[in-house]
Amino acid sequence: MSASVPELLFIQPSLTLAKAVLSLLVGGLLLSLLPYLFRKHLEDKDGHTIPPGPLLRYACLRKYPERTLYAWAKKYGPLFSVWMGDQLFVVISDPQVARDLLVTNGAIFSSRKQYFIKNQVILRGRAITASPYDDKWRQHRRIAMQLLAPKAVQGYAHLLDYENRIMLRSLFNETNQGTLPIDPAHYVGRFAFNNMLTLSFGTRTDTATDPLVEKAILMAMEFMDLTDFVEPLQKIPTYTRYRGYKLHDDLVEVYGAMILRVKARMDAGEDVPDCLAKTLLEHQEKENLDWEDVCMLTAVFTLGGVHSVSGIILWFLALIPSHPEIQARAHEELDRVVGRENWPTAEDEHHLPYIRAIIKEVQRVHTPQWMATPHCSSEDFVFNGMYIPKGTVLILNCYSLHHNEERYPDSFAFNPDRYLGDDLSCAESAKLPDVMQRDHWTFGAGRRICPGLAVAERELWLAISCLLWSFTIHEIPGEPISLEEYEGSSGRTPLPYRVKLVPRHGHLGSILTDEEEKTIKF
Ligand code: HEM
Repeated sequence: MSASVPELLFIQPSLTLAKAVLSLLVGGLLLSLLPYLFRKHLEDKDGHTIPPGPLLRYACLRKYPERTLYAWAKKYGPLFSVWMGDQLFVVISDPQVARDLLVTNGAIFSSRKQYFIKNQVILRGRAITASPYDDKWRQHRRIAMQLLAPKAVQGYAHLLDYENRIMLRSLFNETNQGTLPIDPAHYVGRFAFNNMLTLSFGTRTDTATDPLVEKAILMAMEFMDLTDFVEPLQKIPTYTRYRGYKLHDDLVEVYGAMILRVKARMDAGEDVPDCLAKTLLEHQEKENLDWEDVCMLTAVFTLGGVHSVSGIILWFLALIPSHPEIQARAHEELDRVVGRENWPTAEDEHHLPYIRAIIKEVQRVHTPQWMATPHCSSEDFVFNGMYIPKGTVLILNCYSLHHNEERYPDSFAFNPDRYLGDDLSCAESAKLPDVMQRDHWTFGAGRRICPGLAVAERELWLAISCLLWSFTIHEIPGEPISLEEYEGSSGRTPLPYRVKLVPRHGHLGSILTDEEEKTIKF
């Protein structure tokens, strides 16, 4: 039934009023939201303002955020700021600025923000990497360095060497002596994982099919994927938060069980090999370490030391087929210096400058963590007239640093020649007084620089020099390998791919099958 004219006259004004009220409400709401959409202006008492940056605030950045940060650095300069929700981020894109802030002023810029899913939900503020810059962090890092310092690495270098040979043998066997194509990810992942198992628990997986390999690789991948920069999102039960809790529980379940096994063996008076779990159990009372400390410290070796190492080896295998001339030069150097009868060893490293240069260049071009691990400032600071308030998160954008044309001319090209003549290890290079001479920033900077650097360098040397010594690496026709896309957000590995590994020596099989897989009682 339709309304009569007097009724319409009555309804019309109330409708207009309702519309006006609604418009006012929507307008008011939009106005109140404005400060949350646009960047906040901050200045200190002397009028110094925060570094320049984009006008809007962000909840997240697009896929491959390092590229957005690289474009912003070109627009806003070597130190710019961006608001992620209500958190201020400052992005470092220049080597001198990185040195000035993270090294020279390391006392102020070496903490970690506490609210990220990674740091609170998964690692519970522990595991070295998630600790604020305090005595607990110093204590945990000191304990870990007992196994990670270069001298300690020397003591177990033969075990890394053994795992490397096992990896090569698996690749040789699984490819039916180089006749079948292979996705190397599982075998390379197992190499890195077994090294960390040896360090953490004095054990290893003794078959490539051990389900623990896949489980550990998935947990490390999940860890790399769970990055959350916006604080309020933590308070709502998102799927990401659920995954964070689940990962924490999985880590305690898997690695906690391993620690208990080490403890049972120690209690039974068995001769347990030196490892992180043994060290932690021996000193648990004296160092006042709780169960979560012990679990998270052992877990971080596999979280920090598996995908990073295997990622670089996988990037190497992905890119080298498209550089046959570089591969041929590497083979020539190996044949000339090492010959075909013996493996390249750690002692050969300084006589193989081209192989060293290839490894450094892979690390520059395919850094596993383009944005390193964010640092956090623990005091207000003014840098070159720009205000960096306490609690700011600092990102070292290695993507920008590694594409600095002054330091690396033609920076997007893969060119190992740029490292010829660089005889320093990454750790030595990070200490050079002239920061423009530093090889690359793959291991971060300042007081939080990766403590696993020495062991990682040794693993990379062994794996890449021996892969080159053993095989000629080819792409499979019709299966192009993407060097642009990748998996993971805080750590990156290439998308799955296959290659052909053609043995370079007729006797490779006999050399590789010399060694039997060891089963370590655990
Ligand atoms: C190629 C391999 C590796 C790469 C590229 C890498 C990279 C990094 C980076 C970028 C950081 C952050 C540094 C910073 O905050 O400035 C870091 C920290 C860390 N890494 Fe590594 N890493 C590697 C291997 C390892 C290994 C093998 C281990 C363990 C055995 C390890 C354990 C850690 C730990 C515990 C931290 C936290 C340090 C702290 O907050 O004080 N990493 N790593």
